[in-house]
Amino acid sequence: MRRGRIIFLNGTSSSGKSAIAGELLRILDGDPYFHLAVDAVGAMRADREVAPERLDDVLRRTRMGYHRAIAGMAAAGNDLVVDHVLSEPWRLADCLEVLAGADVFLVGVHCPLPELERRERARGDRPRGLAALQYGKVHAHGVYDVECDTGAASPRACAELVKAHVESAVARGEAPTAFARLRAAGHGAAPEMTRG
Ligand SMILES: Nc1ncnc2c1ncn2[C@@H]1O[C@H](COP(=O)(O)OP(=O)(O)OP(=O)(O)O)[C@@H](O)[C@H]1O
Repeated sequence: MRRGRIIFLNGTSSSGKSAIAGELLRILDGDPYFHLAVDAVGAMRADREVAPERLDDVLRRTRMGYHRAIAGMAAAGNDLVVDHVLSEPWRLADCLEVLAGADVFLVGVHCPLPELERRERARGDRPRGLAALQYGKVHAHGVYDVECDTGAASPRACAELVKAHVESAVARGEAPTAFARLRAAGHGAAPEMTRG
């Protein structure tokens, strides 16, 4: 069975990942892609209070489950756009391990902080300051297959850029390289990073 292709969008909250994913699903050719968002998996959890001492564990298992859901969907041959926030090193390390062997195009979704804060205020459905908290962390690994700046380009323009990159790599028979470069640079999982 063919493995599905994964277009992996990484950026802070309000950077425009969902908007780009929506455009990608409209414009990508071939069999229909799925948009698998970390928020969508979080929203499946029962809506009830979690004891403070349990919260880290519950959130970590949610994200580990999300990474494995990505791997499972791709292993069954589905092409995916995934929408994640790599704000802790273990999240990237776990993805590098769980998605070994998959074709992952890692996309950096950038946006200047003042514009992120403006969007956060305008949308009102995210905690104030969330994007600022994530800002210095999500791109710390610094390696991508393709990058876009949503402060300067529309979701459609960013999606067109990503599509062009993926299609030209596929046409040349070239696999994406960012995940391989990150593994080579030592960003893969240390045993204690995936525990729990
Ligand atoms: N390129 C853009 N230019 C201007 N506004 C944008 C752009 N992309 C997204 N926005 C706006 O920014 C807000 C956040 O966008 P979106 O929901 O796509 O971000 P996100 O990265 O998925 O956020 P989160 O991780 O919090 O779900 C929305 O109101 C959206 O309309």
